[in-house]
Parts: sequence; structure tokens; C-alpha cells
Amino acid sequence: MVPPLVLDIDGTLTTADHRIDPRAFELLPSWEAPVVFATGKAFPYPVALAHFLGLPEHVIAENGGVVYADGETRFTGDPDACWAVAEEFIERGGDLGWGGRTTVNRWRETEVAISMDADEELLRAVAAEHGQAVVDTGYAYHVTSPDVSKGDAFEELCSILEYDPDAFVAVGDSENDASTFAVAGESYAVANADDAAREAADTVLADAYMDGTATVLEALIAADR
Ligand SMILES: O=C(O)COP(=O)(O)O
Ligand SMILES: [Mg+2]
Repeated sequence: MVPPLVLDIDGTLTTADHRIDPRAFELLPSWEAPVVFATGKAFPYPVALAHFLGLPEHVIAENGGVVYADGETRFTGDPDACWAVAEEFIERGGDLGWGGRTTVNRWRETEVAISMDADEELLRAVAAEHGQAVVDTGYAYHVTSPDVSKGDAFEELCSILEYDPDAFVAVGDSENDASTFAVAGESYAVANADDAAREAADTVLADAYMDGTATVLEALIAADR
């Protein structure tokens, strides 16, 4: 039996330009164990991915602020505190970016995502004054509550579904995945991973993006034969 998976999305199941790599549609629909998506994206994104892959909707969104499993939704974090940071950042000359694309934050329930073009120093200064965290995923700066993480959310999801987190294989690429790596039994950072993910992972892969993730998934399938 292949092991269950907990997978980051952006940078892990994608190409370098943030598109889902078609191999996700080849390898995941027939995976014979649970698959959990753990992402920094807003709630609907991993739900849609699971839906279109034909997988049960077991998802962690917003860097751990949202857990959805077995029809149950749990939220952590303080969205008002995160939006207070975003509003003061704008007042002090910052720009959330996204070129007017409001869908990045429209359905976000627990935190705020800010474009990588933003003034990072100003954002970090404002967030620190408000006691909120800034997480750099390589796709966005997320203003999150400091007590929220994908790893804690993964433990919560496992307790809802009565899964053993230690049985899972995790793959990810950035600092928001380090906490998942600490909880899953086995963890891999793709070659494009940042320092925090590389340090937290059991193994750093030679290949980047979905090339790296596919080597792990294919090796797990081969080991099961
Ligand atoms: O949307 C982001 O900022 C990152 O998403 P990810 O956690 O799936 O890499
Ligand atoms: Mg990622």
C-alpha cells in the first residue's frame, strides 16, 4: 500500500510559473491512500483542486488557518488583526499588489496575502508592531497570526479523520511547509525549496517543482509493487 500524502501546492505540484503540472492529474487521482492538500492559498483553491482530481476534499488552506475534512470546517487565526496590518501598511504607502486582482483575498477567511512586489521591510515592520507574522511562500507574503501553521492544522485534520500523521509522506517547498515536515513521518523538499524548508525536510530532492515531487511519488509507487 502506498502511504498517505500531505502535499503543498504552489512550487510543489506546479511548474516554476505557478501552473499545476499535468503529472498531478496522472499520479494523484488513482493514489490508493489519503491525499491532503496543505496550501497558503485561500480555501476554495485546494477544494477545487481536490474536486477536479476526483479526490475527497481533505484540505488545509491559508497556511493552516482553515482545516476542512469530513464536511467539517475549522478556522484559527485573527483575520481582523491581519487586515489591521494590511490597512496600516497601505496608509504608510504600501500596496497589496495583485494588479487589482481581488480574487487572491476575496475568499480568504483568516489572513491576508500580499504580492511579492510589496515593500517587504515596511510590511514586516508594520506586522511586528501589531504582533502578527509575515510568511514568505515564494508566491506571496502572508500576514498571518503567529499561532497558525500548516503543521498544527495537519495534526487537527488527522485527528478529525483519525489518521496517524506519522504515516504520511510530505512534500513542500517553502517556510510554510516546515511545520508540516515536523509532523509527517517522512518529508521531502523539492530542489527549489527555500532554506527553512530545506532545513526542516528529511530529504532535499535533486529535482525542482513537480519534477522533484514526481520522483517521490513514482518511487513510492515502485516500492509498493
Ligand atoms: O499561495 C501561496 O502563497 C503559497 O501556496 P502554497 O502553500 O501552496 O505553496
Ligand atoms: Mg509552496
